[in-house]
Amino acid sequence: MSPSTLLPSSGKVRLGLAITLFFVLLAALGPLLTAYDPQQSGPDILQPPSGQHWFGTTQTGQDVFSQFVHGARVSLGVGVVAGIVSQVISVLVGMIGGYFRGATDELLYVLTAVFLVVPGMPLLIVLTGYLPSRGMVSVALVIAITSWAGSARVLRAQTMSLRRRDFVEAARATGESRTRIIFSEVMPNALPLVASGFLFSVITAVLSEAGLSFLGLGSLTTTSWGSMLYFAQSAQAFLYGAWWWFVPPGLAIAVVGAGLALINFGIDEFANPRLRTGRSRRRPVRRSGPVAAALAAATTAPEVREPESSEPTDPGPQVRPADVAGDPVVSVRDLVVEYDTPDGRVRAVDDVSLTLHRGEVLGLAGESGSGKSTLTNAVTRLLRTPAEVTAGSITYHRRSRDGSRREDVDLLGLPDDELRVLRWSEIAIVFQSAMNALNPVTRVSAQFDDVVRVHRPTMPAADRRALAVQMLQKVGIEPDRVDAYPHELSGGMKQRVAIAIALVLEPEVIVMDEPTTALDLLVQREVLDQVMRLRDEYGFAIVFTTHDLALLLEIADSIAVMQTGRLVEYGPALELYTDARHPYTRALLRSLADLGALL
Ligand SMILES: Nc1ncnc2c1ncn2[C@@H]1O[C@H](COP(=O)(O)OP(=O)(O)OP(=O)(O)O)[C@@H](O)[C@H]1O
Repeated sequence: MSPSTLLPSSGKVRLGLAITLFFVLLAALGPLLTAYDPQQSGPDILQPPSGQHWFGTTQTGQDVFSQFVHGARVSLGVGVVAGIVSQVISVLVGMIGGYFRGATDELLYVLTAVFLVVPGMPLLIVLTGYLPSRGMVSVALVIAITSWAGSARVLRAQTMSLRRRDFVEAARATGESRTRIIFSEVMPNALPLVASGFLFSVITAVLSEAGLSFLGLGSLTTTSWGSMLYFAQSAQAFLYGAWWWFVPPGLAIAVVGAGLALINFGIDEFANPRLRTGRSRRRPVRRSGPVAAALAAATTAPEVREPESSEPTDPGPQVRPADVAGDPVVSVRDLVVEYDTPDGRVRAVDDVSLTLHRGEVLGLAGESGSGKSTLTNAVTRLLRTPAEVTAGSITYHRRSRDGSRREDVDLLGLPDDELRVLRWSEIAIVFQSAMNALNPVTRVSAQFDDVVRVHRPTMPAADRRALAVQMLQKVGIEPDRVDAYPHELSGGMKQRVAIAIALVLEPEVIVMDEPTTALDLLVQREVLDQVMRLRDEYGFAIVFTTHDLALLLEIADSIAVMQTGRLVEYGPALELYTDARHPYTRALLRSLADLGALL
């Protein structure tokens, strides 16, 4: 990368960086340019700027330039120390509260609110008044303690939004610890806010230090820009016309503040597009692949007599026996999931029974809100409050690799530690859109690592990397992409990476929630072909959720159609296509035929 590409394109930001760099250099090197001690009095009293005293002298003959450059060190030092401490407090309070929620959040929220409502400057004055010693570090700490709350509030809101994103769900599902999720998944995505909060804290601290010193509450034995202003004001420099005494520190405070604010503009411009959650989901897709053609050759599109709304009666669930070879791997029995909402209980999954067999592709279709995600989230145990499983069971039929040992695992009753082990190594997940499911700020290799480290803690780093490369190759991605960031990959590639990560521990079951909806038709086709090839190679079963019934007719062995939480039709895909029995399924098929999606 050439240096020019590292420079921000915005003129405002460049100016901000130049100003900040200038003052940092001034603080670092300025004292080397002057032979005068900033505190040392001299015979030249209240002299205007000259070759000898570049910024003139004070009432006691001290060199103003020397005070200015030494003061820069102190003022900026206080700013940076206070900024760091304040941001550490903000990050801890904001992110822990925003991620953990519950009582911890309430406590931290009240604490933040208290610091927000108490006016900052009076609190600062009171606290400084009680300091045993007024060294600059103590002043910086007091400034930090009074200035963290605003930033903590913003970080809490951001964390609450990030914790719902798919890549955080994915990290939870893979078994990463909560601390790790906060600091390696959520925090890197909130870094622009942390950086901008830091700069804001530095500005506040520089101004607060100046304010405190100007009021005589700072460390008056240390030269800072604030103490220069204090002494200039007490010596009535303004009345004497000694502008050179108060203009440099006053101007410097204003210019440093402006410089940091300009950099903050840049952070906003850089961060906001990246923090957006990606493209809109749910593009309508028309398909006419080989299986659809084969189906079309076998029969014409079914004759649908009436649209669903005018069907007089609901015949109830239409269930036909499965037509697959493998033995059951997941059984859902009489499952009921409800959401407790302010308007009453919503029954999102209503008495559903399904059986997924080894190696089977089970398609879950139905309109938006029909309960598909609630059902799959129940299987993967990713339901969150206010969702509650009120009846039924979900059993995972575990089988050792050689088939010699078998065990039924009650998924709903599984303790958290066992669930963490089972999830991903036996039941993995490909989330709705890889745009969201991959952490945008970590490399592909690290995202593989996150999964493998949890489940294979003893595997050496080199082997983990080799495994990541191997899995990428399996999904048709060049090995050198292992170090890419998600934004360097196309949508199809990202989805392949998500699939490769789901496959890395060779699970028995993969739950795919609309894995290809955001992809265009050709890419979708390639990704699906790849998934089917991998299914043949590894023999895992798939639960494939989509609105797209035509797509399911192509790839699924069995299809379950859901409507308002109920399973209305369930059986082998071909039978469902040729002989749909429920009016809702027939309406769906007819709408596909009308669109020409079924040949
Ligand atoms: N957090 C929630 N609080 C209350 N009700 C919810 C919540 N999440 C889902 N629901 C309700 O549960 C029902 C099923 O929703 P679900 O998301 O499972 O459907 P879906 O078929 O997966 O929809 P989509 O295809 O849009 O994802 C809907 O009526 C929905 O309004």
